[in-house]
Amino acid sequence: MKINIYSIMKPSNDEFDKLAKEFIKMSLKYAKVEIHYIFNKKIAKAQTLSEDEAKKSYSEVYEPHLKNSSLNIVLDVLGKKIDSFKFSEIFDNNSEINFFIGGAFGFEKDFLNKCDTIISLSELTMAHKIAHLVLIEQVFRGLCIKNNHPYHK
Ligand SMILES: C[S@@+](CC[C@H](N)C(=O)[O-])C[C@H]1O[C@@H](n2cnc3c(N)ncnc32)[C@H](O)[C@@H]1O
Repeated sequence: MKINIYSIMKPSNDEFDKLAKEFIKMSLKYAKVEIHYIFNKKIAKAQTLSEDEAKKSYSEVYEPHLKNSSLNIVLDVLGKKIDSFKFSEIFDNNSEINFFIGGAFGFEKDFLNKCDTIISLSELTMAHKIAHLVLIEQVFRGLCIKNNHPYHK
């Protein structure tokens, strides 16, 4: 199984990143998990644009990564709220899963509609760096649930 995590951010070497890398390393026992940091000229420019224009830029950089053959999951505070067991069901019968985390302004409705599922991690809005880390921990937790690893006990 391949799990792609797409984040609109620059890779860094801070404490968040170190913790994220630890969870990814542990997850690799169960699946090929890869973080794709998306930060190009378009995203850098988006910081100077209006909210609508910035959201359009996020859609433009993410759309090439939407694949019909994959399960495309977008993270949004208003998405479906599920517990960790339900979350782990994502890993049933899907050979490739893409997770998309938004930039500072979140997503255009159009991009949300192009994905298969919209998931909320909480009713609280988090900085994307925090949402990124929470997602990565839940991916590891979900893989542990599916593989009877005691991490979730
Ligand atoms: C700073 S937040 C965007 C806030 C934006 N004002 C909004 O309402 O979407 C950046 C990204 O982090 C993710 N995120 C933050 N909090 C979340 C939550 N509670 N559930 C799911 N995703 C969340 C989403 O992908 C979001 O687009």
